[in-house]
Formats: sequence, structure tokens, C-alpha cells
Amino acid sequence: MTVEGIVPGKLRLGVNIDHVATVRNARGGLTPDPVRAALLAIEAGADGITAHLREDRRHIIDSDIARLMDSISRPLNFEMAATREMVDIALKTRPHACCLVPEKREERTTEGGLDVIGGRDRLEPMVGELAAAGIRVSLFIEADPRQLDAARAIGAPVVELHTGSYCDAASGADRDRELARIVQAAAHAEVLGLECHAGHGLSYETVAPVAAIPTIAELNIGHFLIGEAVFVGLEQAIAGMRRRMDDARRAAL
Ligand SMILES: CC(=O)[C@@H](O)[C@H](O)COP(=O)(O)O
Ligand SMILES: NCC(=O)COP(=O)(O)O
Repeated sequence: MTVEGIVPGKLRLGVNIDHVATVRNARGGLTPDPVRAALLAIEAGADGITAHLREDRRHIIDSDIARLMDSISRPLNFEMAATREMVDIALKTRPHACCLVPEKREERTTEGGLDVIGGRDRLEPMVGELAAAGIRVSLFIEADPRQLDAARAIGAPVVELHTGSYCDAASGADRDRELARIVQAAAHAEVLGLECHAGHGLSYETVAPVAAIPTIAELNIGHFLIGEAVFVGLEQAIAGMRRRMDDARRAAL
């Protein structure tokens, strides 16, 4: 299935619009509209849109997903917990892609990767159901080769490496260590034949070394871009990220 916005070999940018909805929900109204943000992001060069429908609907709500499906011309990457409720919503909605992420109501944001090893029996049938519906399934995991092996074993074609520990590292040495884990995991994904994405916490300061990893096909970035957009606008914020990604990838080739 050819999907507009997916060019083989290009490092794609998926813009996560969750936190436009966070601002909207702060007052319970209709603005700022995350769908308008998605349309502007696509105009600014986003290759896809990511939206996380959390169980507690703290930001993206069900009608946002429906309106995104009706409005955007680029692929929707629907982030969701691995629950029956969310699988049923995904099967009804049929987004281009689903990314299964761990979720706890008490967390401020995603705290870690999906435990595919421990949750294999529960995850494998869900991956199968979503894939059978023509949805590209990715698993949001730590940069751990064992989790990649498990993702491959249950038939997920894509993994997204959690870059939070790398982005949040307290020192240069810690950041270098976390980056090395991501580099090794991305290489392992290629050996396994898995498409490799990365995301969480990426910013202008941290994106280049991850974008330089040649086997990574897509970066999903949201919180930093929405924050930057408060000061310079969404188009300029995205253009700045796109430029840093492309410069890093070009320098690495
Ligand atoms: C999985 C991930 O890292 C993010 O895409 C996720 O959406 C983070 O959750 P919040 O957007 O609620 O912070
Ligand atoms: N899966 C990562 C994502 O979609 C965006 O994460 P963040 O940039 O909002 O931390």
C-alpha cells in the first residue's frame, strides 16, 4: 500500500500533536485545535502525524482521531496502550500505523518501553489482529536487543526505540552510553529485518546523533516542537528540526 509521505530511504519526521490538545483541554474548549496543528505540520514538512489516545484522554480525545483520519493527507501513527479498548478503536479507525506503548494513569509521560518479553502472550494476538487489518504495527521499546528479538518473534514489523533515557541523561558520559545503546539496537533491528523508528524527548540539542544513525527510518517528535512553536510558530519549529535531521543524516552518509 503506497502511502503519501512515505519515501523509501528518507528519514521521516512524525510530528506528535498530543500537547496541542493538552493546551486545549486546559480550558475544555475547542482551541487550539490539534487537527489544525496537524495540517500546519504537514504543510511545514511533517511526513506523518502521531497522536496518542491515552486511556485517560488527558490530551488527545476520540473525536480528534476521527477528525485527523478525515483531514490529513499524511499517515497517522496512532499511539495506544495494548488494551482491548484501544485495539477495537484502531480496528474501527484503521489508521496507517499503530504504535503500542506502555501506559500508566499515574505517569506524567511515557516512562519506559513496552515489555514485549513479559507480555508476549497478550501482545502477539493483538499484533496479529492489527496487522490483519492492514495496519502497520510498531512496538515502543527500550533499546534492548532482547526486546527487539521478542518484537520480531511476535511478528511486529516495526520497533520505535525509546530515546527518553538518552535525552534525559544527566552527564555527557551517561548520554554517550545511552546513545551507544540506541546505535546498537538500531543495528540489531536491521539484522532482524525490523524497520526502526525512535522517539521521546528529542529536541534540537539531542536529535542530531540519533538522526545520524543510518538504519533509523523515522523520528517521532512532539513535546519539544509544540513548546518551541509557542515562541517561533509551528512552521519554523518544524523547519528547524527538519534541517537538523537532514544535516545530521547527510553528514553521516
Ligand atoms: C510514546 C511516547 O514517547 C510519546 O509519544 C507519548 O505520547 C508520550 O506520552 P505523552 O504525549 O502523554 O507525554
Ligand atoms: N513516540 C514519541 C513521540 O511520539 C513524541 O514524543 P515526545 O517528543 O513528545 O517526547
